[in-house]
This record gives sequence, structure tokens and C-alpha cells, in this order.
Amino acid sequence: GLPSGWEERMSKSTGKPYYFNRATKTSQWEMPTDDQVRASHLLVKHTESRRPSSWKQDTITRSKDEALEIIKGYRGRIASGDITLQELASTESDCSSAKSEGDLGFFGPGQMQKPFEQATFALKIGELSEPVFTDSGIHLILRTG
Ligand SMILES: N=C(N)NCCC[C@H](NC(=O)[C@@H]1CCC/C1=C\[C@H](COP(=O)(O)O)NC(=O)[C@@H](N)Cc1ccccc1)C(N)=O
Repeated sequence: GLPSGWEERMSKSTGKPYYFNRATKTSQWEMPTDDQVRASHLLVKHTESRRPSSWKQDTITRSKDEALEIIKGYRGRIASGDITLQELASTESDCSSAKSEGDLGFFGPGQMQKPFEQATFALKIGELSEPVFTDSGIHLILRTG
């Protein structure tokens, strides 16, 4: 059966089934399987981000290099136990998930941008990623489930 929170729907235009996730309000053609993971992330955007704007800053002006220096600084503070990723994401992440301490909920293959998906699936539960580059910007990812 489908993982919890998913429902099968029928596409009117193609007559094909698709899958809707009630938690994230996202839909996908691929049948979701149980190889779902859960993660929290901290996103630092830059001028080359696909959408250089966030709840924190209307127009993101930092360069990609500056964003990487910031992310490396955050990673050092989290790895040393000085602060948690969730605490830092709440105030510093350029993703709307900052409101939920960076929590993205469960997701499976085909939902996130490939570099993000591949990095998350390679982490053990509780492990923190190195800086991950997507079209959105630069991420730190903590796998939580
Ligand atoms: N849970 C899902 N399935 N939601 C759809 C994810 C879409 C996916 N997103 C990404 O791959 C990156 C990595 C994580 C966040 C993210 C990007 C952006 C920020 O970047 P920007 O789009 O301004 O470039 N944040 C989001 O999408 C948020 N809705 C994530 C979220 C926020 C609150 C609660 C749950 C999820 C994609 N295929 O683009």
C-alpha cells in the first residue's frame, strides 16, 4: 500500500493515476514507496539562486562565495555542539521551512532537487551533510528519519 499521508488520485486530463501528499500538498506521478526519508535543512541563498528572495530578505545580495563561507561557519558551530541545526535554521534559513525549524517532513525519490535528494539518502539518521549545492542555493542537511 501507499506510505501514510499519501492518496492515489486519477488525472482527468490523462486518465492516469497520480499521488498526492496531504502533508506537503505536493503531487507526483511516481507511486511513493516506503523509501521515504525525513530531514531538516538550513538554506543560504545567493545572487545565483533560482529565486534570490526569502522571508528574511526581499532581494538576496550575497555572492555564492559569501554564502559558502556563511554555511561553513554554521557547519562548524553545529558540528562543535555550540548550536543545533534546528535552532540556526529557525532564524537564518532562507527557506520557508525555517518556521518549522527547517523540518521538511518525509519525502521520497523524485520530490527534491537531485543533489539534495542524493545527499539526504546518503546520510545516516542523525548525520549532518557537507554543504550541498542546488538551484535554490547552498544547504546544510540533517537527516532525521
Ligand atoms: N516537501 C516538498 N516535497 N516540498 C516541495 C519541495 C520542492 C523541491 N525543493 C527542493 O528541492 C529544495 C530542497 C528543500 C527545499 C527546497 C527549495 C525551496 C526553497 O528554495 P526556492 O524554491 O525558493 O528556490 N523550499 C521548498 O521547496 C519548500 N516548499 C520546502 C518546505 C517548506 C515548508 C514545509 C515543507 C517543505 C523542488 N523540487 O524544488
